[in-house]
Formats: sequence, C-alpha cells, structure tokens
Amino acid sequence: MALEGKVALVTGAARGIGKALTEILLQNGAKVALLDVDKNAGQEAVSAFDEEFGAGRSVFCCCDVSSEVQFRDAFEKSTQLFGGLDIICNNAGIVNESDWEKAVAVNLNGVIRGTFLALELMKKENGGRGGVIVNIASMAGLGPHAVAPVYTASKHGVVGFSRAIAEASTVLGYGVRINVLCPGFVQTTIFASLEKDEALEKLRNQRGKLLESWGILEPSDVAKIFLRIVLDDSSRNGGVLVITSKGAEYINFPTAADVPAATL
Ligand SMILES: NC(=O)C1=CN([C@@H]2O[C@H](COP(=O)(O)OP(=O)(O)OC[C@H]3O[C@@H](n4cnc5c(N)ncnc54)[C@H](O)[C@@H]3O)[C@@H](O)[C@H]2O)C=CC1
Ligand SMILES: CCCCCC(=O)/C=C/C=C\C=C\C=C\[C@@H](O)[C@@H](O)CCCC(=O)O
Repeated sequence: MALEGKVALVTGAARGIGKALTEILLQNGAKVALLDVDKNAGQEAVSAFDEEFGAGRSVFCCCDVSSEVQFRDAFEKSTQLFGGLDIICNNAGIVNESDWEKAVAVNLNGVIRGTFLALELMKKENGGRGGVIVNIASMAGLGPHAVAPVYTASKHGVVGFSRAIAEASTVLGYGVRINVLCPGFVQTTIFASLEKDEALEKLRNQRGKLLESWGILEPSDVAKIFLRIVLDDSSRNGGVLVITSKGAEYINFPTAADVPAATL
C-alpha cells in the first residue's frame, strides 16, 4: 500500500477531521500516533482502529498541543514506538472567541510547535529522512470571517507561518514539504457548536450565504484531499489548498512584484 512502512502523527485525532485523516492513513498502510486532549475519545478511537486495522498500527497519546512539555513527550513516545516520523498533520483546533488567548495557543502556537518538533526529527541536516507536514487552517485563514475574528487571526497565522517555513525548508534543504489545507464548512462538533451559539445569531445570515455557495463537507472529503497531498511529492512546497463541496484547488498569493509602486 502507498504508505506501507510510513509513520504518521495527527493532532486532534480523536474525532472530526483528525479522526478521518487518521483513518485514511491507516487504510493506506501507515502507522499512526493519535494526539488529542480528550483522553476518553482518543482511547475509544484507538480501540476502534485496533479492531479495524489490527493491534499495533495506532497509538494514542493524551496531549494538549498548547503545552510544550506534553507535545514533546507525545512526540518522543510515538516516534520511539514506531521508529521515526514521515508525516505529521497539525489539525487540532478550537473556536473560542471569549477565551481568545486559548484559541491562539491551540490554533496557532500548537501548529507552530508541532511544525518545529517535526522539523527537529525530519530535517536531513539532523539525520532525519525528510517528510511531509500538513497544517490545517480554514477558509477563515484566507479571508476575514466576521463570525470569529480571533479564529480568523489564528488561521491566517497558520497560513503565513506555513508558507514561510516551507520556503525556509526549500532554501535550507530540509527535505521536508509543508502544505496547508483550508477547508470550508465541515460537519463536525466545531461546526455544530456554532449553530447553538446565541452570540453568532446576528452574523448567521452572513455565514448562510457562504454555506449556500460552499456547501458542507464531510470529514472524509477533507481526508481524501489530504491523502492526495501526502502522496504527491510533486506538489509545491508551501502550497495552500482550499476545499469546498465543489472540490479543491491551490490558492495563488500576491508576490512582491504585485505590490503597487508608491503612488501617494
Ligand atoms: N469543522 C469545520 O467547519 C472546519 C474545521 N477546520 C479546522 O479543522 C481542524 C479540526 O476541526 P474539527 O474536526 O472540525 O473539530 P472537532 O472539534 O470535531 O475536533 C477537534 C479535535 O481536536 C481536539 N483538541 C482541541 N483542543 C486541543 C488541544 N489543545 N490539544 C490537542 N487536541 C485538541 C479535540 O478534542 C477534538 O478531538 C481544526 O483546526 C479546525 O479549525 C477548518 C475548516 C472548517
Ligand atoms: C467560525 C469558525 C468556524 C469553524 C470552522 C471553520 O473554520 C469554518 C470555516 C468556514 C468558512 C470560513 C469562511 C471565511 C470567509 C472569508 O474568507 C470571507 O471573507 C469569504 C467571503 C467569500 C464570499 O463572500 O463568497
């Protein structure tokens, strides 16, 4: 199978998109470390995967990605168990506009931390075997989502950081490819929680227009695009893909040449 012998690590893997990413990695032969802050859900997920794919193909590490100590411990445990690391998906994320520092700590700092920990292991100058890092942003990482300004900021940060570290990887010869996925709406607990949020009522119709044009994805739809990116070594380092019910495509960003000459 395409990922036979490969070792992957997925954060926020106990449910939703992260669980779907884990499943498709296991279906294609990889061994997968599931990291999640929800211990019960994580253990249940691994038990189900043991049933489906056989014991020893996946392991759960309880880990809050906003904690350096917990994340580093989880990395060490999973890479020692499975031997090295080839693929990581920094997927864990939350919407919390009231405790906004927590949202930034998880959505942005957690992704930065996971990327740096992976590069420490993967980059060739450290004796690593290279690999692929896929960071999960959102459509809210590409444009302002009035429904959640802090969430928008954290996801814009994921896009900007990932594109910059990907360029560094190319220039410095890390041998690691970094890509970003920006899904639209996906039917998971995050999405469901927004339906109940009274404070968002005022903005719901703005979101309604987007729902109409983008549709609602299933986690498995995101997983299929994720697998394509992981397997496609020709895909551009630093590439950012948008995913809606209409399909997936790379976003082209303005370059320095596009910056207008000063006219004021
Ligand atoms: N559902 C949607 O409409 C979209 C979601 N996304 C992003 O996709 C990613 C996954 O989201 P969903 O699967 O929808 O959410 P979800 O809420 O269904 O799953 C998120 C998982 O992350 C875990 N998690 C939360 N905080 C954590 C932390 N500090 N450390 C470790 N694990 C933690 C949760 O326990 C949960 O298992 C997030 O980054 C989200 O921002 C992006 C675009 C659309
Ligand atoms: C509010 C957080 C939701 C959590 C899940 C998630 O990330 C969902 C994101 C889905 C949509 C994000 C939309 C972002 C929209 C902006 O880019 C907006 O400026 C796009 C306007 C496009 C249009 O009007 O057609």
